[in-house]
Amino acid sequence: MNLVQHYFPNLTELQVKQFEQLESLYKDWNLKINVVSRKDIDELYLRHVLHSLAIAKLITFKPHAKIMDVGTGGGFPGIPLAIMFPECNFHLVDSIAKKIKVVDEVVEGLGLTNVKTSHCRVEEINDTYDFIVSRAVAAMPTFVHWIKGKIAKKQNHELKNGIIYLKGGDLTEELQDYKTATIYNITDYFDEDFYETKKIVHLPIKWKG
Ligand SMILES: C[S@@+](CC[C@H](N)C(=O)[O-])C[C@H]1O[C@@H](n2cnc3c(N)ncnc32)[C@H](O)[C@@H]1O
Repeated sequence: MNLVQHYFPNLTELQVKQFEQLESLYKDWNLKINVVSRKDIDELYLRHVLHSLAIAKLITFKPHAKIMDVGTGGGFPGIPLAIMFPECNFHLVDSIAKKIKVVDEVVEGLGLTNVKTSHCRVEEINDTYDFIVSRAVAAMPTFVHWIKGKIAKKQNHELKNGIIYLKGGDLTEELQDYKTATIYNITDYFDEDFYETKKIVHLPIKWKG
């Protein structure tokens, strides 16, 4: 938790409390339904919470922004971002029921009112969002296909509406067809070795209507 406060020193009391609560909520729920690997649960803040919050270093979502987290699993990056941006609306989607069950329990435990969840494949979602965030779900071509038509036309942020994806390693081949993609190194935000190969990919998606 100190890690989060170190990189985000201006959190409100409520946010500090909610970030602290994550540890016990995930530890408890993970015993019942395994959504975070054993190794990762001991490093929850480094590997999941702060990693998710790298997106908050790239962009400050404005109040009322609509953000979908595709393939949220146990709630990453969606839940840390929903704590960080309480005035934004988050839609967390996963095709596996037990994962959404854990997300629902964590959302309730934290008292978050800005998160809705859906147990379905993202292809079934029929709505539009300023940004679609994700981590570790699908390669970019598949992902872009899935979210077609789901990015809002109206731009409210300096960063163009589109996909914000947490990825690792060498992305040259995967992104070769996406000339408008920008890659940000998470090491520019956080010093820990864990982030050495970790990136954020921003891909603006143009609305074709
Ligand atoms: C490797 S996990 C990543 C979970 C989380 N994003 C994280 O980084 O901890 C991938 C998740 O994507 C979900 N998923 C895969 N394809 C999906 C689809 N088409 N629609 C919704 N969820 C999907 C899976 O059920 C799984 O929970």
